[in-house]
Amino acid sequence: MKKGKLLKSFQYAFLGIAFCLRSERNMQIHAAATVVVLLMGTYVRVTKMEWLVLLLTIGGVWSLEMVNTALEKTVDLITAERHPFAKIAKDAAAGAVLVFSCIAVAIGLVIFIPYLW
Ligand SMILES: Nc1ncnc2c1ncn2[C@@H]1O[C@H](COP(=O)(O)OP(=O)(O)OP(=O)(O)O)[C@@H](O)[C@H]1O
Repeated sequence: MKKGKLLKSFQYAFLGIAFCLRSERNMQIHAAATVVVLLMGTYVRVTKMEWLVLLLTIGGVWSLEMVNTALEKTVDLITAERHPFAKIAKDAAAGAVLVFSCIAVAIGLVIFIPYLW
């Protein structure tokens, strides 16, 4: 890939992240939660291994939320009609985000509760 093309692909990826942050309420919630977790992690001085788990979890939630947005937009582009498959696609993607978010909260509790106790 040429240097210009590589730079452009990064630019498009950042535009995608910026769009999700601007327009998706859930993404803004994830961003706020991320700031809180990073501040708390710094404050209580979590271990290197705990940082790795937290960062991986944060990355997973953000990535999954953006894939969810991509899927929602694709479904909306394919059909403006109500369709059971469109509902399944959107609901399953939203379910995937919910599953990972619940796990993320559980991981946060397991890591932070012993420090705050
Ligand atoms: N084309 C569709 N066919 C059937 N069900 C749909 C369709 N689009 C959305 N739904 C259902 O509505 C839920 C919410 O969808 P979505 O988040 O896209 O919001 P919306 O219905 O387009 O309204 P809004 O844009 O105000 O949030 C989906 O999870 C799904 O259950």
